[in-house]
Amino acid sequence: MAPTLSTANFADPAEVTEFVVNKGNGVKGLSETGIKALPDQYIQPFEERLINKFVNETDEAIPVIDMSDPNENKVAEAICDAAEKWGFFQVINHGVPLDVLDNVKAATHRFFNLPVEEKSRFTKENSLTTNVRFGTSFSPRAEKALEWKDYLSLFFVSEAEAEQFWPDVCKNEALEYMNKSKTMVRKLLEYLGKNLNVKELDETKESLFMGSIRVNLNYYPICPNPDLTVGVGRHSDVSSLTILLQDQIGGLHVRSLSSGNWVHVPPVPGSFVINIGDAMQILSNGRYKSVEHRVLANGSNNRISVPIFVNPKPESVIGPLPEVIANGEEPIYKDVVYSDYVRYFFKKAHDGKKTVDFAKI
Ligand SMILES: COc1cc(/C=C/C(=O)SCCNC(=O)CCNC(=O)[C@H](O)C(C)(C)COP(=O)(O)OP(=O)(O)OC[C@H]2O[C@@H](n3cnc4c(N)ncnc43)[C@H](O)[C@@H]2OP(=O)(O)O)ccc1O
Ligand SMILES: O=C(O)CCC(=O)C(=O)O
Ligand SMILES: [Fe+2]
Repeated sequence: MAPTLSTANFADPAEVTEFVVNKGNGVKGLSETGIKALPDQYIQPFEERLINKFVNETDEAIPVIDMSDPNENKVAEAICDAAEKWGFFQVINHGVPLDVLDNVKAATHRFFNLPVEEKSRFTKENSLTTNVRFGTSFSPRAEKALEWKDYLSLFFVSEAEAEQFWPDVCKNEALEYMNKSKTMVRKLLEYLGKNLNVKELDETKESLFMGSIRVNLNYYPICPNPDLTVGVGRHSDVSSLTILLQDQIGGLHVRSLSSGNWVHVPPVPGSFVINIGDAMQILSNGRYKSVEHRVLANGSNNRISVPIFVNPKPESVIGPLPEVIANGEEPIYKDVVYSDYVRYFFKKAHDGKKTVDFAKI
């Protein structure tokens, strides 16, 4: 049975860490004890809290692009333009069946509603594979302040491996979601590639842009003092592209490249939020932007999101594409092994756009 306020002393930081991180209760477990005040280690420094005056709710918005528009050139142009100016956009009529999205959202709730003993089978310490990991915050050992989020991270190796190791309550839905999204992902990559003079998404390019896939299930439970903490702190993704399914609650904010304001990404039913990741920024020599984003904690609703991180293969060497620098453009990034880049990302707390410095010349 989950401890209540009378059995656990959540004023003691060590007990909170033990309960949330080590025992696998996560922040969902903490939230469900009915805790009334945010434990100290979740209090973010003042400058990391998203205070309303920095948030532009009115005249700036990331583009919403209808992928079913018969004028394909117009769609491709809108996508490439958004990738350069925003690093973020939403797509509607993308061809992924809506029941696949509903099913993976239901599966996400099913996983997080499992008893702690079940979820704990997938913690770093207990998981039978490093490809399946249930955790909390981002990188608890590296963080001065923790983040109000639990996650299940599923790195795809093969259908057989997933069948054997992914949790039963969500594996079919997560696989279906990943597989049914691939046609849209290829289309997006084709459009983005053409604009970089990449003639076709052949086997080599496909492996470079989408050689590995990770699906995360994110759970942001109700938070007692949402203004003092964050769901996810400022970061950019290390993927080539991220395809994000969010529910109707909202809370994702993106840093506008033109104004520096934080702009809310309003939930649009049936849509995906797409963002450029660091790998694509590096491959495009900075033409496409991997942009800072963050998630607010919520005082009255639980929220879920399901990102698909489309990545190079871990062993791929990434650097500015030959097609991009063929015209004499100076490379601003060096070649790096992608898994070294990702390890560097996971080794430290979220720190906005700093990860990409790892690859700067
Ligand atoms: C969790 O909150 C998040 C997550 C994110 C994620 C944003 C992304 O863009 S994810 C896409 C990343 N790309 C890939 O995963 C594809 C390439 N993968 C690889 O190269 C490898 O799988 C690897 C990630 C480098 C892991 O290799 P492995 O040899 O198995 O190394 P490990 O020892 O298992 O891990 C090294 C180190 O990283 C931490 N870590 C690994 N996986 C995860 C994960 N899924 N989530 C969180 N942390 C992870 C792990 O803890 C290890 O550190 P230790 O200190 O524990 O040893 C964005 C925002 C978020 O809030
Ligand atoms: O939950 C969200 O809306 C975004 C999560 C995110 O940025 C991530 O998992 O990398
Ligand atoms: Fe992200």
